[in-house]
Amino acid sequence: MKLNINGKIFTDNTNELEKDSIFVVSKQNEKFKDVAINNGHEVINANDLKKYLDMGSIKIVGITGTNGKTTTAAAIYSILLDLGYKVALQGTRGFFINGDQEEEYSLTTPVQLGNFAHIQKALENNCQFFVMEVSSHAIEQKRIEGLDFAIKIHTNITRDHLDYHKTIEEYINVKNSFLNDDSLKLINIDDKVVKYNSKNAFTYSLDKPSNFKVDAYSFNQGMHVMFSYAKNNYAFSSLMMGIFNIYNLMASVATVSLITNNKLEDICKVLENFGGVSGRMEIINLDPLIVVDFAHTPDGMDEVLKSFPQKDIICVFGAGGNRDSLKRPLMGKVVAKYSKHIIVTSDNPRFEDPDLIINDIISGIPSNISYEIEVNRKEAIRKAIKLANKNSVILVLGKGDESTQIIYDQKLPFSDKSEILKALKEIEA
Ligand SMILES: CC(=O)N[C@H]1[C@@H](OP(=O)(O)OP(=O)(O)OC[C@H]2O[C@@H](n3ccc(=O)[nH]c3=O)[C@H](O)[C@@H]2O)O[C@H](CO)[C@@H](O)[C@@H]1O[C@H](C)C(=O)N[C@@H](C)C(=O)N[C@H](CCC(=O)O)C(=O)O
Ligand SMILES: Nc1ncnc2c1ncn2[C@@H]1O[C@H](COP(=O)(O)OP(=O)(O)OP(=O)(O)O)[C@@H](O)[C@H]1O
Ligand SMILES: N[C@H](CCC[C@H](N)C(=O)O)C(=O)O
Ligand SMILES: [Mg+2]
Repeated sequence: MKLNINGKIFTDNTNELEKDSIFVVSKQNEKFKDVAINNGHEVINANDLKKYLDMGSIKIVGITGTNGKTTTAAAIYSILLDLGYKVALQGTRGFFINGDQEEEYSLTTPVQLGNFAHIQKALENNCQFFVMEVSSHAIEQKRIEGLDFAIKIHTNITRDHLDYHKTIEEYINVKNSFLNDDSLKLINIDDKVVKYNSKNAFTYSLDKPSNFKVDAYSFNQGMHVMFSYAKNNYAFSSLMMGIFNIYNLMASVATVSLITNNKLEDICKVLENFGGVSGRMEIINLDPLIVVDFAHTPDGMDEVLKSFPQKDIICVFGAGGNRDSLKRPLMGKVVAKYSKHIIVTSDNPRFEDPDLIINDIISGIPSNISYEIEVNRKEAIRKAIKLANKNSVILVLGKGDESTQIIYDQKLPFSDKSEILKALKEIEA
């Protein structure tokens, strides 16, 4: 891609080199560096970009972890906006500045030049904060090279993207490598595998002792949370559900407290305006209760499935093609643990055979547990709604607020929410 900084053209692709443009070498393109040199172009690395782009005093907030990045980032963005700051947000749902969506989703964490292009846009809009999700791919591919983080937040490390990182140990090492410097950081100390440099580290938790310690919580029309920090007690409420969201919201409150001079009481107050992220524990219908959620890892699914203990769960889910295939039986196993009825369907098959993806999933469902297979996601949603009764909750998992279904290299329009609403209309008609 190309980036124009004060008239100088930077690119990370030799195919885009033009007169006087500067080649920004990265881990992904260093194999093409000589092409740039042999054509007389200056070659720099992402760290050098700061000599051309004055980053001013913008504070970059980085959130990494297997799950919770988008939710926590969105909560921090919401709190900072409501406290009157100018803020940019970059992540799985796209690029946003001061409440407006600037770009659709491309990568959860863009490549180096993509990050600098967004920071440049944020600076042009006088943003004081740049909140960004940091994916494991981004850490491994050094896409965040050149960025100085004002704070680094860790949500949790379980398993994802093992198709890319190959082993859980490597995945954990990659995630932990983001936390090994002496930056200000906020760590979920309840996480079993996190390793971090304790210099400038603050912690948050529900169970173990920590700086931001959740002492009590209750769920009644949303959540009510009591926590302590520096020997003082505080409280926040939210309409969001799920114990995992207590972690996300505690992390967001603690982060804003650590990077601003705002009082914790004021931060907790404005948090109540945050209604959550579309496609994450999003209630689509009340009777029957139908919830759409983005959970697509065994741990994320476990967190959602255990949030409805009083309900008979009808779970509709699949697994992405060309992603970690070893998680698929674990997904089947965790759904079987909590659900009264299971409909295994397609997610984004990409270049894989949807039936074979489904076979991988059902191989983890214990033989004594009944399930249904419906490869067509639209039909699977309809079947679930026809099965539902007052005690049911239909959980449609894995795609969240995605607006397409990826089949081969085609992104076909598809949204769980609109399919649910269409099915409800047809069935009620
Ligand atoms: C699997 C993966 O991460 N692939 C990334 C990787 O692809 P690649 O190495 O094949 O890229 P490439 O096409 O060979 O190009 C590599 C570099 O060489 C340069 N190049 C290329 C050809 C040439 O002749 N000259 C040249 O200079 C390119 O401009 C580029 O800078 O490097 C590319 C450029 O840096 C990324 O765009 C690409 O992300 C692809 C599009 C992707 O889909 N990645 C997904 C898996 C991803 O990153 N997902 C994460 C996590 C999602 C989540 O959990 O939320 C994300 O952050 O979105
Ligand atoms: N703190 C958490 N711990 C475990 N599961 C969570 C947590 N927060 C959210 N989840 C579950 O994981 C799903 C994904 O949440 P979210 O989109 O915030 O994570 P993410 O880290 O951005 O994911 P991705 O890397 O796929 O973009 C949610 O829909 C929910 O089911
Ligand atoms: N429904 C998506 C969720 C994963 C999205 C993102 N985490 C990625 O890995 O690209 C899939 O499994 O295809
Ligand atoms: Mg995300």
